Amino acid sequence: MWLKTGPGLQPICPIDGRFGLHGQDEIPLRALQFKRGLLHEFRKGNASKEQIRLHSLVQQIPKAIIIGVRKGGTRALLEMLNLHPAVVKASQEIHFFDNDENYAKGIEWYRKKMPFSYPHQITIEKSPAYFITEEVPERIYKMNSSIKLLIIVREPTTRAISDYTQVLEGKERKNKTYYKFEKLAIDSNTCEVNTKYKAVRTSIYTKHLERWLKYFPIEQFHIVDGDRLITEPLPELQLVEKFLNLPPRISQYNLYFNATRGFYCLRFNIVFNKCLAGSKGRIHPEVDSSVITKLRKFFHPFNQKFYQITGRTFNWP
Ligand SMILES: Nc1ncnc2c1ncn2[C@@H]1O[C@H](COP(=O)(O)OS(=O)(=O)O)[C@@H](OP(=O)(O)O)[C@H]1O
Repeated sequence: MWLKTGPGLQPICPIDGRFGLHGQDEIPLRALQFKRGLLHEFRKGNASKEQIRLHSLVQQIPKAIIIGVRKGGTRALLEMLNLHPAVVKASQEIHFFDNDENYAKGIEWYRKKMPFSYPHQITIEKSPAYFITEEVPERIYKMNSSIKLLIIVREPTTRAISDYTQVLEGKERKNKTYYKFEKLAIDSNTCEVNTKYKAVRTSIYTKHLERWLKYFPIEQFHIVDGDRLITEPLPELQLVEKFLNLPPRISQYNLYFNATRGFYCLRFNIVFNKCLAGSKGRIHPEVDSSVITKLRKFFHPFNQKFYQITGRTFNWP
């Protein structure tokens, strides 16, 4: 049975059997349902590898990786890119390149962590720790020196506060007390920015990027504006489609603003839509304005360098 879809309706991801507003194609509905069922049976151990092979489903090493930045909007970016029919996401953070134990398990272990996809599709994973972990650029280079690398950044001070907020929430969940952001971010002896504080260090984007540039040319990176992805996601996603050499398929239909959440959510089809989990979009604690000013002044020269290297300028204060 073939399903003649409505105006502009076609499968977004045949494996999941999702549909979106993207074209006018006819699609073999039964074939999609069959493959979906087959995958389900395979996961349960009832379908053979041979059956999976017959339907050309493979687990592929990522052709693009979202390497960071933590709290930059990496989850939103991955989920939104997954709306594209040619993209398949690895749902979990794999932490292959930053975790020595995982890395020692070898590349086949990594591949087997990937979702099934059709050969023409590209697999994308995200592990924000990659961006700041010393060993990662060399390890990724050894796997694929021409891989495409995505970095999503936010205004550095906001990102640092977001980072702090996540840790604070974890402490509070365990009924533990924690320092105020101001105490961690400012060295009480010198009254200067505490560069030993990880949330501060992670926001010095240029320092981390420079390490990556020892292995990969700047053309292999694409910088996503994480602040704009929050307020106006489509143009940012269209830039990524271009960078990945994908035909433009994500449309405004796939993204709708949810006033309750205060964020854009994802629409796959007329029945299936989803917002990101509540752990995304936490309310940040109020931070002393003099500390914010100090941090912004501190990040300023690093930001300038980052703009220079990447060729992408942000309106960060
Ligand atoms: N559409 C949508 N929905 C919800 N949240 C969104 C969205 N787009 C971007 N963001 C922002 O993503 C921030 C979390 O970033 P990450 O996913 O990179 O966090 S993590 O490093 O994986 O923990 C998270 O940061 P906080 O607001 O500070 O919690 C969000 O602001």
